Amino acid sequence: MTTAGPPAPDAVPPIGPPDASRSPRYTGPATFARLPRTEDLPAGRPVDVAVLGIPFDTGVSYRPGARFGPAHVRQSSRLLRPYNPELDVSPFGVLQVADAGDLEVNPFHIDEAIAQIEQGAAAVTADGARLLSLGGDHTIALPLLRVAHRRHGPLAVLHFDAHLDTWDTYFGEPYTHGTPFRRASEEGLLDRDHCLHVGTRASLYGPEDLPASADLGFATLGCTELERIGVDAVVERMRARLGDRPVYVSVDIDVLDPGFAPGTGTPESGGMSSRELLAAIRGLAGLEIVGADVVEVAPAYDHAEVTGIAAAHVAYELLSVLAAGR
Ligand SMILES: N=C(N)NCCCC(=O)O
Ligand SMILES: [Zn+2]
Ligand SMILES: [Zn+2]
Repeated sequence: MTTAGPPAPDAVPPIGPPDASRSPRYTGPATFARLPRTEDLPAGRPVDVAVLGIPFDTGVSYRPGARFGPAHVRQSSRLLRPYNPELDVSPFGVLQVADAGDLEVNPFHIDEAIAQIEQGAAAVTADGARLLSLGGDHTIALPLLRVAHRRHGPLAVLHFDAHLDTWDTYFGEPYTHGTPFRRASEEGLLDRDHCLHVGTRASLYGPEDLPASADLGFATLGCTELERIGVDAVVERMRARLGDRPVYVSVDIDVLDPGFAPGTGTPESGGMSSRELLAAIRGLAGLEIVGADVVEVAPAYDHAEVTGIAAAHVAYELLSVLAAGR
């Protein structure tokens, strides 16, 4: 954050979205939640949280299309209102949130794209802004974790996903959307006693996948267990695992059941409801969240913005949790 503690009484209030009772929501540029673009803020105005699009999907193993995720989530975010009653917070009134646009990354060369994402994310956060990134496939988590680690040290990663994403290689390739958290663990970016997968389910390659993921630092709270214990107990387990560490939250939208999020590249049956996911995220209020992403929205498989709206609400809850921590 660029500013610490509650805003001083004479502090300049953040610039939020236009008043939707005067400016119809379906007008104007599709920035996230109709927020200002970073370049449209008054010169020198610090940004607390930058919403950054990362349209990259060259790392996918199945259906492509997540490169169109950022534009879709922005379009699906027009109906968000300024006040979040569940957390009693107005995220755009407490924090200066702004849309930093899209990074331009090489769609033909994964290694170069990862380097470009790392540089781009570092530039956007250079003045202390935190990042809420909109993917893009899950490959992008690796460079984002590198950037967060450089500033905050080893990270407690909270990973909402149907998949482990701790596999080793695909076709011999180490940088894919199924491998970012193995690479992050190998690179020493993770606090291995404090990472957690939530929402895991579906078929694996073999019985060794789960213990291998545990060796890399991840406890697992899968959908079967989640159904058994309920979301309040899930929140307790999450908070116990994350502790007081710097937390990075990575939300693969396929953690939701395909009924709640059909627009994604590797859908798996038996997932979380959007109500459960939003409640779980709200349960993070008070933790030290240093960065977050929402990935794997692939609009070509979406209907009526169902997935886009779910992702926009996930992003809004993440911003609300950041704001509630102020
Ligand atoms: N990160 C996502 N969404 N999916 C990873 C699935 C990798 C696989 O095909 O095994
Ligand atoms: Zn996934
Ligand atoms: Zn994933």
